[in-house]
Amino acid sequence: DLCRNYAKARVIGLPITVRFITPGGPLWMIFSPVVIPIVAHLPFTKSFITKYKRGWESRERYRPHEEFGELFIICTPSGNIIKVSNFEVADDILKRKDEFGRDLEAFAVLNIYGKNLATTEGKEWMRHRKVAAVTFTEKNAEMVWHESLKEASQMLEYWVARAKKPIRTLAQDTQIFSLNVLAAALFGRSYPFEGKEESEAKNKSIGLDTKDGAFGYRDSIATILHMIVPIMVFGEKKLRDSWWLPKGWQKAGHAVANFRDYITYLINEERSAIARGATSSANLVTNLVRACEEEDSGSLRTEKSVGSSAILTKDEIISDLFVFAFAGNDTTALSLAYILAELAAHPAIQDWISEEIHHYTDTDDVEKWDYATCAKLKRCWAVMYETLRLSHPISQLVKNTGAQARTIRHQGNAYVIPSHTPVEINLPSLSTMPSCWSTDSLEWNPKRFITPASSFEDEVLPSDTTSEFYPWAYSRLVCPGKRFSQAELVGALAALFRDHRVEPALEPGENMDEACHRVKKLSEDIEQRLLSEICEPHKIALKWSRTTDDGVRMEC
Ligand code: HEM
Repeated sequence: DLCRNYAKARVIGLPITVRFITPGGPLWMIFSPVVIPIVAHLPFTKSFITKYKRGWESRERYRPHEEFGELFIICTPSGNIIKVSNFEVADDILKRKDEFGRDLEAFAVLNIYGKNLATTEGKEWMRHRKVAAVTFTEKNAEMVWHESLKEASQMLEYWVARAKKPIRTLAQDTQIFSLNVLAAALFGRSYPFEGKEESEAKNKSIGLDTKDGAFGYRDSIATILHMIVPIMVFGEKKLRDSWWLPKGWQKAGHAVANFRDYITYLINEERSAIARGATSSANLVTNLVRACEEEDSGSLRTEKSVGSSAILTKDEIISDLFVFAFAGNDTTALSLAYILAELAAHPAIQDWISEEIHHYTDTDDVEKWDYATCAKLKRCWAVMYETLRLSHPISQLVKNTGAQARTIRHQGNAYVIPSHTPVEINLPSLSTMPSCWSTDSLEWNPKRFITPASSFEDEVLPSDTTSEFYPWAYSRLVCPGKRFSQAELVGALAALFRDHRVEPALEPGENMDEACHRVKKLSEDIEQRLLSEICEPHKIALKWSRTTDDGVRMEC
């Protein structure tokens, strides 16, 4: 197969690099986290790891394109993949939506509950998209802002209370933070932040039935996200019924059923509220159900009803809500982990954003910070932009030529890309190319996004979408959760850094500069699991402290 694919790649005429293992194959997705650490202990394997450890695009950033060119082909046993790191070509591909459609195979993993917004195309996708557009409202973003402030304050309290013992649970804690914000936005239910160890211990001591309500939801969705590949490979029923599979895998099968039951219950509740003419608090479930009901004046579409109606079936609603939970949880949790690790390595930037947060907030009571504050915190936005520029959780915008060959033009040449070929727009390369981002493009420096001025009000921040920077994609494909994630991340930064600072815990014999350098390296060493994430977050040990009014750190 590799030889056949190589022959096909040669016909295209772009530079080729060969991989003997398909990077996105399900088996490599499952086994590479086990194989790579073993191989890493063997001599002469650096080049193997550079190429085969998943997420090489995020780790290597623009460098592979410097070696092979702005467009090149990765030839693998299961097919060829075109990598793109040129703004004009990327824009052309994104604009030719009907020619370069979704790579449905790459997204099939999200079909646990059936097809949804992320796994459909054409008219079917437009039906989902239309409903999603009215589901994510500015009101919802406002609620996310308030919830994020509350959750981040509680997370901070938890971290500060444990300040004597460095925090090594950055990745788990940002997951819990993000799950709780999602629970509020999806279901309108607010839960206190509890660190992983505390919540497990408490559940055990009070014998909490984790199938109940929010904790059931929270545990179910966390389990599903963690086990999504085995769920895709074996399916819900097999996982549940196969006694010979590991316990964790069986649990994943039950989690899929729990989430479905919980959402079905909420949909039914909302439908009866609508039937009674009752209003309910606006959240993603109620918005979505109401959007469908309005389209259909009173009844959900059934599996049998066909036609070009914009409404969704109950199963499609469940599947869309799952995708919102999937797309909305890890993306923001991973981004927040990147942000906090980078900030820990850059104390001066913490002071820089803190000044701004103080300027716009006159009390430390986060409940009093209105939603309008979010847009004013330009330096916090710059921190978010800069982190996504260097470490993006999605990393590749994956398209596919579909049923026909398509032509791509680059530097006066035309390249015919065969049918059914994935074409990947390489965000980590586009957002670090020195030709666009200058020679310090691999440095994390949020100030690059701010044009300084004599007052905070006059500082200028570029829009979240330009022709050279689009972390939330753009036009028809723009992320529907863009405002949601912005309110969540900026809210977290505001609550955490107004009066507190974070620093790396020192390893024996290390000074603070060395520790910052080590944490910076760790935070930018990325591995792709389902999304791109910090490879070894447990190695990042952090300490939080409160500052006095004049910015001096106090021991907690
Ligand atoms: C830092 C956080 C986030 C980033 C950087 C981000 C980025 C993106 C990008 C680049 C896409 C387009 C992917 C593609 O075309 O291949 C996308 C799609 C999507 N995002 Fe986000 N996202 C974030 C957070 C969220 C949140 C919080 C939600 C929901 C609560 C969400 C829901 C979605 C959904 C449902 C899609 C698929 C849309 C469609 O297929 O039409 N995202 N996101």
